[in-house]
Amino acid sequence: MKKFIRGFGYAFNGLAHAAKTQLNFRVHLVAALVAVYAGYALHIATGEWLWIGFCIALVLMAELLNTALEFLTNLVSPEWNKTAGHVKDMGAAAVLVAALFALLTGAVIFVPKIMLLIHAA
Ligand SMILES: Nc1ncnc2c1ncn2[C@@H]1O[C@H](COP(=O)(O)OP(=O)(O)OP(=O)(O)O)[C@@H](O)[C@H]1O
Repeated sequence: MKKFIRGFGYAFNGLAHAAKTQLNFRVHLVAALVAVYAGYALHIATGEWLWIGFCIALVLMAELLNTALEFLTNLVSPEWNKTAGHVKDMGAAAVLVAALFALLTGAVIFVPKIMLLIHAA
């Protein structure tokens, strides 16, 4: 049980380290807070909350894994290396795919509601 709880500590250390050292991770956290605030303000439905939650988790997971991959690559290959470059580029591509999907989902959920508000004003 102690080992299980200690595991949470390590995970929170990872989160804290990413938040402290990675500007991109902080940007994604702010975007997540904006999405949650917009969800409350625009009274989105339960199913829409699930999509927003899924997108937030997907983007943060992609960013954390990309950061871990960057750290590991820098450790294993501090010198310029073609494969190391490909590894980092693919990690960045994973974040891009997740962020584009989140952007599309946010647009599908929020744009019609914002349009309605604009037309009602
Ligand atoms: N050791 C390396 N060998 C070859 N190419 C590399 C190497 N390190 C970085 N690159 C290239 O430079 C790009 C940017 O790498 P960098 O480590 O600066 O990542 P970043 O996304 O700018 O991360 P951060 O700014 O968070 O450290 C990589 O995507 C890769 O194309």
